[in-house]
Amino acid sequence: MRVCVIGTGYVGLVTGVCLAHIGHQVICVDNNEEKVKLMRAGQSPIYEPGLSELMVANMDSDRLLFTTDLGKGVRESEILFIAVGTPALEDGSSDTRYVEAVARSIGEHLDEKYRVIVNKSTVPIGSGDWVRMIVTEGNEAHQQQTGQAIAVNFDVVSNPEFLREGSAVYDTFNPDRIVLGGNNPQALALMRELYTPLIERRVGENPDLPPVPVVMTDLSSAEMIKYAANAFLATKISFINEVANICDRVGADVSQVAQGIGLDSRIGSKFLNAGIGWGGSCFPKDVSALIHTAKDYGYTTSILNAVVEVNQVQRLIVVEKLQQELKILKGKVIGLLGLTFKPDTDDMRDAPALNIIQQLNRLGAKVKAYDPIVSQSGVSHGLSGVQIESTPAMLADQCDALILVTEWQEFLKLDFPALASRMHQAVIIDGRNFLDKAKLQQSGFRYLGVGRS
Ligand SMILES: NC(=O)C1=CN([C@@H]2O[C@H](COP(=O)(O)OP(=O)(O)OC[C@H]3O[C@@H](n4cnc5c(N)ncnc54)[C@H](O)[C@@H]3O)[C@@H](O)[C@H]2O)C=CC1
Ligand SMILES: O=C(O)[C@H]1O[C@H](OP(=O)(O)OP(=O)(O)OC[C@H]2O[C@@H](n3ccc(=O)[nH]c3=O)[C@H](O)[C@@H]2O)[C@H](O)[C@@H](O)[C@@H]1O
Repeated sequence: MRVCVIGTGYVGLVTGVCLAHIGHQVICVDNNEEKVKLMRAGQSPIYEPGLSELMVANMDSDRLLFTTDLGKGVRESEILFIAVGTPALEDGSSDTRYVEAVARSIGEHLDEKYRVIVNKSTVPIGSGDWVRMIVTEGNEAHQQQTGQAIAVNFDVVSNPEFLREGSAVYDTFNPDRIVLGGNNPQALALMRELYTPLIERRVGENPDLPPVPVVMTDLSSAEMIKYAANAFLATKISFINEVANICDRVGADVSQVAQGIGLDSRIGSKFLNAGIGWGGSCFPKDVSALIHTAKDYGYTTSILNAVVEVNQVQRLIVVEKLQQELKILKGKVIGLLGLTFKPDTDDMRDAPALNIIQQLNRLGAKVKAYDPIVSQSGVSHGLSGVQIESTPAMLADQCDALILVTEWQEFLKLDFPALASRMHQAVIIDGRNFLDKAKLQQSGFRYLGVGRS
């Protein structure tokens, strides 16, 4: 099938590359010329394991091309994905201006051929009908300008995305479910056909499993599924963090508690890692957007408000622990192991590290950091108040304490005795309960985790 994906970020690029890989003809459109130039040269503008190789292979097979020309993408495709960003506005609501701009441009380029316009971006409930309206407006404006009368024929489908950064390619090929929301069976049937190789597990790593469940809903329910899924996962993390804070006080170990409750199949063991809380480009903005939507309808989201509040406190829990340990932070040198909001990504959007750096600076500490991706990239990522070091050893030099912020696998293999010997004081706060406490203690570190002290 002929597909156009508009927006080549974490979602759009992965979607475009993976759809090409399962045999579709894909045009990826982005209005950022630099990005398009980079992708045409076979380079991925984002760090995502396995993505570059897959991208180049599908470009070489002529199934994937990149352009800034949205008109070309619309004219030459039957399915048009909108995959642009929907960041949070000041008031917590979703900024849909990029979706609006794309929907209007699609409208300007539509002809009589039938198209399915797919909302892949996470958009507020009700956006399906709104996109239909904007596309129609764009088309009418174009008709007025050109004097041409075109009978456009399209449907809008909501197809929320559930991939995680750092395992985006794996998640796309091995989805837990595919959600398709829409009013017209013809559009939903086309979408199901598009995803057939994934549904039948022809490309995933578990070919023997039953087909991937496809959840067919109305537009609003599909949009709500996306918000409810992210809000539930954020709730699960805030819940275990609250339990961790109680564990700290009563002397229990949250890792053992998580194991004990996670084995109950009604609870499940995933997303029970306590630490410095959730961040990234989606949980914070999506939980805020859902709270905002509820507010628009006069409803107060007591649970979700608490989920956010717990997370705000949790981000700074490592600084509190440092204060208890070192007493005064003014004039101290603190080293952060990791900066990104999770491992295997270069994404710094709403990373807890940003709050930790700010708070440490406010308390008069000097902050250094080493991150496997950020340290190598040479890009500032908008960071300030932190000195980026190029090796863990350089990070440890003269430090009064280390804080593990991101659980990169390579941190498990660090030479901790060597690091301890370079530090003023060998204190480590494990913000992700990731390191081997006994090994750290043997290496001469005073070790403090979250909920397992
Ligand atoms: N990042 C993630 O892991 C996930 C994101 N989502 C949702 O997917 C959507 C996209 O998110 P990301 O991929 O992270 O965003 P992103 O910010 O990484 O990428 C958006 C891309 O859209 C391009 N763009 C903006 N306006 C455009 C226009 N008028 N024409 C063409 N291209 C345009 C930008 O240049 C950029 O390359 C958001 O709604 C997000 O909530 C959903 C699931 C996972
Ligand atoms: O809508 C989105 O953008 C995506 O948001 C999350 O994916 P992502 O943000 O990439 O990463 P996660 O692995 O979910 O982690 C999110 C945050 O929660 C934190 N986390 C996660 C799990 C856990 O047990 N504890 C915990 O603190 C991570 O450190 C990270 O800061 C969801 O997992 C995806 O399903 C969804 O598509």
